[in-house]
Amino acid sequence: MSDCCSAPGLMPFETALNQLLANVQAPKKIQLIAIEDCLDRVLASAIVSPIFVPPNDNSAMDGYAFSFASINDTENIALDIVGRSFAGEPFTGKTELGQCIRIMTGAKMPDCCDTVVMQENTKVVDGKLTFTKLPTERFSNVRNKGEDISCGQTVFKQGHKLAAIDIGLLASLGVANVEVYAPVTVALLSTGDELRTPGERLGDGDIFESNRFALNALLQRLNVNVIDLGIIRDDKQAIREAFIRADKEADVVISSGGVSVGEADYTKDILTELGEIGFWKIAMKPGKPFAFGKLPNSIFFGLPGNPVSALVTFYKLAIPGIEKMQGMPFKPAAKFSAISTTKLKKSPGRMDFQRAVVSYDEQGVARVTSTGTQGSGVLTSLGKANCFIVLDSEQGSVAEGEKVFVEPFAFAFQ
Ligand SMILES: Nc1nc2c(c(=O)[nH]1)N[C@H]1C(S)=C(S)[C@@H](COP(=O)(O)OP(=O)(O)OC[C@H]3O[C@@H](n4cnc5c(N)ncnc54)[C@H](O)[C@@H]3O)O[C@H]1N2
Ligand code: MOO
Repeated sequence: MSDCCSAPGLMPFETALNQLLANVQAPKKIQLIAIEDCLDRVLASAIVSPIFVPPNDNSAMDGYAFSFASINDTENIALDIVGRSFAGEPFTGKTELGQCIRIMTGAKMPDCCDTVVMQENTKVVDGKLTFTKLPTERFSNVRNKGEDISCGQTVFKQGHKLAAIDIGLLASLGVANVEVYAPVTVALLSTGDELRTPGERLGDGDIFESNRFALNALLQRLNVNVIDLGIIRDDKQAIREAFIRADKEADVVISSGGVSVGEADYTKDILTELGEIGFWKIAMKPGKPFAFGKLPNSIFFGLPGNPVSALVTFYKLAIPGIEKMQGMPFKPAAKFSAISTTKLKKSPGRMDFQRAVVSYDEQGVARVTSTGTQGSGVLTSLGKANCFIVLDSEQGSVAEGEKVFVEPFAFAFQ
């Protein structure tokens, strides 16, 4: 990723991301919560297994358990059935060579047994166990103590975001409560005199606003508390009051619109007045006028008003910042190369995040197709996409059939 060819006055994307991450802190507040409530929460302390999973050697089949030495003599084997081990009701006696016990799936293996035969491969004749097919190996059909998780093993590191399967794993360890970071509170507002809420009437020159709705939905996926401050007029005092309130009530303030150079673009003026700008203007497309800064009590992300620019900068810059504030380590996006099925227009100077659909053909070759018009106001270009085509700053246009890097969208963005 070269920083050499960004247009003058624009910060390279990678520099902006690193600066942003260096300026946000992991949370300090911790909560103890029941595992039933911990979906998508971030662990504030590692989980070390207090037990072996499974806790004992146990049978993987309904059948019969015995010592493998009992079937060394392959002629005329008939084992005495001397007991039974059911799940939750183990066999506590001893077996000797030539003996076996009836055993069920999940039941504890008796100490003197090391092998299980499934019952379909046996026949009980005159009260004795005979075999229609002999196990060929010692330890057949035995699940070992701790084969999934060892006692003392770190199962999840601090900073791990808990998924649904993780909750099952925690339960399997007998863990009832976990320490997680307190959720971040985000205040969200849109600026613009032309913006109307769905349900209202559109006047001449008005548009229905979409940014707050999409951003609010994405924030729900991030499991943060959202304070929706609505639409704020293009008026310095109204924006000032909204920022002061947002800064009092939230850890993060996110605005959209008003960050460019127009006469009614007040966002960064008010940010400078109340706090400080970290950086403004990035060599990325879409999203050039993104602003990052600090208010007295909160972190500020100023997203551009254009819907695609707002969502792409939110995804590429605000989400990593919020995730760090939730205690998660930064993970660079996964990328792979694919063949572009279309020509892609690109001028050197900014890193492009073009919207596209990637899939594999019958030969297993990844092919990526642009979603079409890439204007920053064309929200369908993002809605139809499942990935970005990421083109470096210095790169020019791409010919059909050329290889490009694609970055599939994370679950939270679809
Ligand atoms: N002379 C220049 N003009 C512009 C530049 C520039 O460098 N020089 N940059 C362009 C780029 S790039 C972008 S991106 C936009 C960003 O402008 P703002 O952040 O100031 O956004 P607005 O002017 O308020 O709005 C832009 C556009 O988006 C619509 N919008 C705004 N908010 C919403 C919303 N909540 N939901 C849906 N749509 C929204 C708004 O109506 C405008 O059409 O500046 C370029 N200009
Ligand atoms: O950030 Mo703007 O998105 O290039 O229109």
